[in-house]
Amino acid sequence: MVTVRAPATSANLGSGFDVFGAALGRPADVVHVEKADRTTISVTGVGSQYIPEDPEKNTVGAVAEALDAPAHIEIDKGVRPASGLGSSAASAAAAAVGLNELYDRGLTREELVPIAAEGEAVVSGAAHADNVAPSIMGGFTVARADGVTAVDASIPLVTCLPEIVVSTRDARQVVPDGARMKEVVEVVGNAATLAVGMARDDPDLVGRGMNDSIVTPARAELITGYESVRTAAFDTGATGVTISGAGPAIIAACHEGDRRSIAIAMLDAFDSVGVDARAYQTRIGRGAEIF
Ligand SMILES: Nc1ncnc2c1ncn2[C@@H]1O[C@H](COP(=O)(O)OP(=O)(O)O)[C@@H](O)[C@H]1O
Ligand SMILES: N[C@@H](CCOP(=O)(O)O)C(=O)O
Repeated sequence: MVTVRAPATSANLGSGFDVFGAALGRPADVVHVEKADRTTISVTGVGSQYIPEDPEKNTVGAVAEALDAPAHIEIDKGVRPASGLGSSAASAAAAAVGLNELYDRGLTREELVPIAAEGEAVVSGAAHADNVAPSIMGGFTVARADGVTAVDASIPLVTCLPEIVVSTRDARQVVPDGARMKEVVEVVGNAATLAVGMARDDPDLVGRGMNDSIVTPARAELITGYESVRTAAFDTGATGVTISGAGPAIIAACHEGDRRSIAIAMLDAFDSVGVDARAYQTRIGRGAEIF
């Protein structure tokens, strides 16, 4: 048996829709894989009642199929599904790393990214790799059709997850078909600033680069309290705030000492609009680890 811990992730980071991603220190999924004649799946943990055990419908089933590696796969969910924290991707990433080890396939971490992304296609309709890339490789990642670039960073973060469900599939329906050149120029500038900030491990530059005027405004409509939570985070020291992945989680970049006050302010702001939430004080962290 092989056991793998794969972290939650935050995709997009505002300006890098379907491209940028970051591994989060917490929470994480833990996945055990054991050789079998055919793939079977069992799921426990946070939100497990909403996750199918049918291999055709679970992200890890697609991964086992792509690696031709049938197994009994036990998923212990730490990342709530439909959270914007790469829940479906964390399981897929852990399965890809675990099955590669179990069957001695010899694939590199980078080669496992498109395989794990097959799992994302099962749930969101698109094999976007911006969550599985950081969950497998760690750090800050730039996922493109021709491969992934990863940079180690340890930017302090707060993620705030409200008790609202937004499925990635639904949130992809509201993405605009196009953008004006003025918006594109602005977002390119922000994305470049964010990438430089990650390379320098600079929370101010990263925060400045998180703005996005193309996809985020449409998705913010799906998150009750988004504007007040964003304002509360900025008021308590966040350097940048945006939707995590497709939402409903909201992510704030900040300096180390500000995490606690930002977390409290974000929770209070959700509370003031009648929404329960939980906050994770974390940082950009490592990718999947084999125990
Ligand atoms: N292993 C898995 N972990 C979490 N969700 C899964 C898994 N396999 C399938 N799903 C389905 O994927 C959907 C959640 O994925 P998604 O909307 O992308 O959320 P998230 O943003 O948290 O990844 C749910 O419908 C869930 O049932
Ligand atoms: N780029 C995707 C990322 C979805 O992330 P998730 O954590 O919400 O699954 C998108 O924005 O649709």
